[in-house]
Amino acid sequence: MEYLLGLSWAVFVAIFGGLVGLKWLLRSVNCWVYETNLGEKRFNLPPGDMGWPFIGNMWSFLRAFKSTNPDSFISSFVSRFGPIGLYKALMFGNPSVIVTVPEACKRVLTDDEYFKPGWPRSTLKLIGRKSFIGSITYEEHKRLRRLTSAPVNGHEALSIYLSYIEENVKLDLEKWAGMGQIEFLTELRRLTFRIIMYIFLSSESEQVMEALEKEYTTLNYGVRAMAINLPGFAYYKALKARRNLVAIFQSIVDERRKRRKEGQTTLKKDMMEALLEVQDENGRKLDDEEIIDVLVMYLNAGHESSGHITMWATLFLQEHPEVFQKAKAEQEAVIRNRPPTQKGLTLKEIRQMDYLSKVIDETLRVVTFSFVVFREAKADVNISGYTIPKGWKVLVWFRNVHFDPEIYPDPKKFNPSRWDGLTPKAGTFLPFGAGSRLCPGNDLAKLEIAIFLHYFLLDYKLERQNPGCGLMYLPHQRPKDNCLGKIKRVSQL
Ligand code: HEM
Repeated sequence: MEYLLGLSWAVFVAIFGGLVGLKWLLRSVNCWVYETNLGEKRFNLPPGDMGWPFIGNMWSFLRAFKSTNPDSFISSFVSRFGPIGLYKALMFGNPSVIVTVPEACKRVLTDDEYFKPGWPRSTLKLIGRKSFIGSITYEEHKRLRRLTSAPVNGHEALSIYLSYIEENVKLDLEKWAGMGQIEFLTELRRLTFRIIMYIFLSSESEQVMEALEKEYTTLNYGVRAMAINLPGFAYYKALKARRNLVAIFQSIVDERRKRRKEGQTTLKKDMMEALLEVQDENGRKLDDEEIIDVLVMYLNAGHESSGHITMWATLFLQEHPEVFQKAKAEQEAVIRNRPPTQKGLTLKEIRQMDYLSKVIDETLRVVTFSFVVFREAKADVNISGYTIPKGWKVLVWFRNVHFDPEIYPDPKKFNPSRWDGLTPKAGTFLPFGAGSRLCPGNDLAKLEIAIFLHYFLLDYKLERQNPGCGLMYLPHQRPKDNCLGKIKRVSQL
């Protein structure tokens, strides 16, 4: 009997030992594959863990971001390797360094000599290789960026769109108030999409717009999913959505080229016209693929983010009655202080909305719409004493910076007053990124959000169907029910 017990104990120990050994072996595979060819440099990599063969750390990333605590992904690095702020990992199929602290984030974002865009190949296939995040040269990016950001930045440009945005906000709020139950987020995305369509393509029919917006929703679900190109998977559907988007934009480009050939110059000077006209120093114009990829990227970046942040700002206001009251009082004062003949908002009034701009900044911080951006090291580079090898990806993890309790005490709390007298240090507030890739739509986004909140605060309320509804974090943070509820006019309550 004793012999049998001893034997089964030995078998148990052998199996257990075998499993531990196998785990160690499997967890070491990626280090051998990606680190041994680095020679001496491998001893100077940041600490971290390269995860399982093939999938790397994607399983833990997706598990965390599909749970109620997405931040557990980075916390597991911090608890295992210390609060260093640089961790090696294998993400989206690439050896990578995740950067989570302000100083290092700022360095990566602003150092164009050592870093270039490094988005996963699967993302490039969706957004377009000729878009800003694709394979265009540094100079080409600079040129196209100058051309496309001028119409959405600065006083003069934005004042052209103010009344269009205002009209659409007012009409939509009125319409929603008569609609009963709506998906608030879906409606906001339609609104912000209409605005960016107006800027880029003058206008298209409501039907075309709705079809395009639907394709974008599918596209975005694929952006941060596993790149599995098989029927039923999000990435497969997203690729199909991209093909549909390209086909729609191609027909718009064809139509515009035809009209220009026929000498029809009555069209409004929108961004599409600017893209058709622009030439480089050698007189070369953009081809269809270049124009379409820039459009796919801009129309996507230009509506998803503003739609989501507008929804979150509205929700936070609703959930914090004292903040709501203070913000509403500020908007009432705007109306009180204007000449009685004035119709509608002015840019000057919007700039003076001090408290509302804190509400917006706090929303941008708490939500961090773009929780990570991707770069690639152009050469071996040293940051904080660690080497990031040439060709490795760098994941700049904004979300962690915005939740750092040393910078933002009680970081998960929505508290617009924390911005009283606070000028954030470089690298500590990055909702729009930084450096040469800083979001060119930041002024436009803040304008849209402020106009919406102005009219909402003055006369509306949101009644959610499921106030305790859980959240999704991929591709972007949102309530699972897309914020189902009713918009009600306060004067009619
Ligand atoms: C609240 C709204 C928005 C947020 C939070 C946001 C966030 C960001 C961030 C973080 C980046 C930097 C990406 C990187 O470093 O790689 C970015 C880039 C970009 N954004 Fe926005 N964005 C918003 C609104 C807009 C709007 C309204 C537009 C369109 C007018 C826009 C167009 C772009 C474009 C084209 C880029 C790429 C810039 C480049 O690579 O040079 N964004 N955005």
